[in-house]
Amino acid sequence: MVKLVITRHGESQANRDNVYTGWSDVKLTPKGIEQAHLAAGLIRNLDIQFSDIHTSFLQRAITTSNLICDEIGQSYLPIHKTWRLNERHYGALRGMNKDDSKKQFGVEQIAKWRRGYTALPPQLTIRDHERRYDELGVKIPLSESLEMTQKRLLPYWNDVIAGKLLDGKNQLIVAHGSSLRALIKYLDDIPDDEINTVEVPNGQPIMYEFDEQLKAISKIILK
Ligand SMILES: O=C(O)[C@@H](CO)OP(=O)(O)O
Repeated sequence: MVKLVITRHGESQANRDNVYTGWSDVKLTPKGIEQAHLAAGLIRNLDIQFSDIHTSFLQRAITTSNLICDEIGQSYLPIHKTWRLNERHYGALRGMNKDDSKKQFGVEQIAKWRRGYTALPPQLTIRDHERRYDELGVKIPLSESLEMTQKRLLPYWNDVIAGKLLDGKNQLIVAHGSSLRALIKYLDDIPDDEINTVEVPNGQPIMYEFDEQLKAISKIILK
């Protein structure tokens, strides 16, 4: 049976400092590197031969991917990088302390922005530009809901990853808390009003097994 393993990057500097990150390109902390090693150990124990690794344009996920593919002894694998797996863009919340944001906007509003499906965090007033996105003609979002994140992620799933799985090739995705929540919502068919209960901790891999129609037949959270 074909397998997909998905994992969130290890703790980033912004996770450590409890600030909103989104598309900000921050490094892993020493604890985050340790978590990446632990995730790699869990994945290595599965003894899966992968064909591809997919990650985002952000270094916390890329560094985690590099560590994992090295430690599972599959450094030769192609690591495909795509902006479509980037974390959800947190708009004007970016860089703000998460506890301070609760004081400013209220716990309920923050819960909707952080874990709701359609709630759109406050937008930036000026669009950022960065070479890595400009070169591809990709407009950096002013802010993204989970729904918007899912909408820009799914074409990559459908056009790239799904086909490889259908060909029987095991795949590994290293991405972010909310980009993975968007994918899990799709794979597990989670209703809009229940996705707020799904959390994806740093460096905790999840393994899916699919049948020939790409229907998920098992899901194991690796510990
Ligand atoms: O800041 C972010 O980009 C994300 C993930 O770290 O935040 P949240 O804690 O709301 O998932």
